[in-house]
Amino acid sequence: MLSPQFQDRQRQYADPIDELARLDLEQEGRAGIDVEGARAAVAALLVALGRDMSDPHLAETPRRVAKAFEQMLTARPAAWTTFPNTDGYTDLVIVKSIPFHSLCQHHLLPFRGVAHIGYIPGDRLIGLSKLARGLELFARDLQVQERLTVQVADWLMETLDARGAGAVLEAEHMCMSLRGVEASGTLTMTSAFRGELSIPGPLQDRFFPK
Ligand SMILES: Nc1nc2c(ncn2[C@@H]2O[C@H](COP(=O)(O)OP(=O)(O)OP(=O)(O)O)[C@@H](O)[C@H]2O)c(=O)[nH]1
Ligand SMILES: [Zn+2]
Repeated sequence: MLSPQFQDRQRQYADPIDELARLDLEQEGRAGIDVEGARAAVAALLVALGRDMSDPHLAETPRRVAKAFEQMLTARPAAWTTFPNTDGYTDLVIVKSIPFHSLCQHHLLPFRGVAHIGYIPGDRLIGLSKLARGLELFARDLQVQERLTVQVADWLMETLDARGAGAVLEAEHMCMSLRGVEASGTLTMTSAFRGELSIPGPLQDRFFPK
């Protein structure tokens, strides 16, 4: 049974939607985001930053920025296809080097990198692409990397009733690269392991880049 937190996000995105529904979604704005409100706020921000709003290059910038945030905060709809584990596969399945990006909750700047996500199946296997889509489900949000990592591992355990699940994320935070400490090129690594993967050892080691 999915926890309410996951049910909410899955309800929003899980059902494959037809083209008509997709168009409605585009017109109405996504995931409860007030695009017009965001546009006005960006315009106010530019004024506060001393910008000349009569510059033709800035005329449409508030709308573009609002749409960009809407896109960065909205996961694409997905179907969570699973298969019966009829071949009795009992080892780890890991999809490595899945690219992702998210937005830092503290500075609203991107952090981006790769994730290594895997599980030990029970009765069901999940479509491999769904590991990347599951990551996107939580990454398209205002996030901290630790929470994102935990959410992915918990989601996999709950969605699949897996025997074990793990997520390792390595990412560069623009708020550390482009401002503040300006430590460009640093990678933050986070990991979350659940179930039979909870104990440190060779199975966990297979998630980490060599
Ligand atoms: N734990 C954690 N911290 C993050 C994440 N993203 C950004 N931060 C940090 O959040 C902290 C916010 O610290 P503050 O001192 O309130 O903000 P700040 O004055 O902008 O800090 P500096 O970045 O050090 O200039 C910074 O240390 C960031 O590096 C994240 O995903 N996880
Ligand atoms: Zn930040």
